[in-house]
Amino acid sequence: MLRLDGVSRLFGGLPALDRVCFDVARGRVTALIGPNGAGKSTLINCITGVDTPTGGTVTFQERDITGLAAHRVSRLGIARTFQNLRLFPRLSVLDNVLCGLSGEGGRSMVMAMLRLPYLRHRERLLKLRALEALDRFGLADKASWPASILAYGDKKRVELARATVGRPDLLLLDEPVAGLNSDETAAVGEQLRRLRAGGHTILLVEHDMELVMDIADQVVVLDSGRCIAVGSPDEVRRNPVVLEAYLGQMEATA
Ligand SMILES: Nc1ncnc2c1ncn2[C@@H]1O[C@H](COP(=O)(O)OP(=O)(O)OP(=O)(O)O)[C@@H](O)[C@H]1O
Repeated sequence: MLRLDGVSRLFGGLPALDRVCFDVARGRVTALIGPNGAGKSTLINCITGVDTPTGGTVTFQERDITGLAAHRVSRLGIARTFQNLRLFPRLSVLDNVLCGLSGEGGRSMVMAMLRLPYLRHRERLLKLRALEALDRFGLADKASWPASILAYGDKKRVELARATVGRPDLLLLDEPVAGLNSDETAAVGEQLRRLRAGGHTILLVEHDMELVMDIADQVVVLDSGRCIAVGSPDEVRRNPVVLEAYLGQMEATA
């Protein structure tokens, strides 16, 4: 579904990504792991049009999307969550989730002012879908709350509800359990398993190895911008090059 072919990104002449190649298969969970500074977020940004690769190509459903603007990438069916939460704090939880359907409103300013019955009906349907998404993440009872007053774990789940409400073809999750306690991590893990069972294609960036090894079909390992391993969780776990990369980081921070 998604193919990265020789994707590079230089910052001031230094490679944050160095000719990265791998495929994300439809209906599977691909996890992207690697030590801090390996280039994971840069890669997600290059896929979603937040950043532009300096080399290589990104192909999504047979279409070259290299360098396409973020709003156009999102219209093609790629949704994401962010490592640092990006909710609108003053909007209600429901309105935050509705933002994930903004491409489906299908109304012009004139149509909105006319308040046509068709539009009112459409708005009701979109609200219903947003409520269903909140319900899937156990948040329907907080739909009218301002997003700012939610606990951190709930905010993470609102991001997931917003990213999934439009049923994107590809879901990119940037550290969905970072900062969560063990109960919250288990709950999000369960929700990710359900998304996977529902046929979602997911590219998951995550440092929580237990979660990655449990949920991923394929693991891609980045180190210093290079892809050093691609394989099943078991293959990657036993790969000496991967162990070396993580050991090297532990020694550097010891
Ligand atoms: N805008 C930028 N300007 C210059 N260097 C950058 C920029 N963004 C990222 N980098 C550098 O690119 C490299 C990869 O960073 P990136 O944030 O993609 O790593 P990461 O694997 O996501 O790390 P972490 O796990 O800590 O989030 C790092 O050396 C970082 O300093």
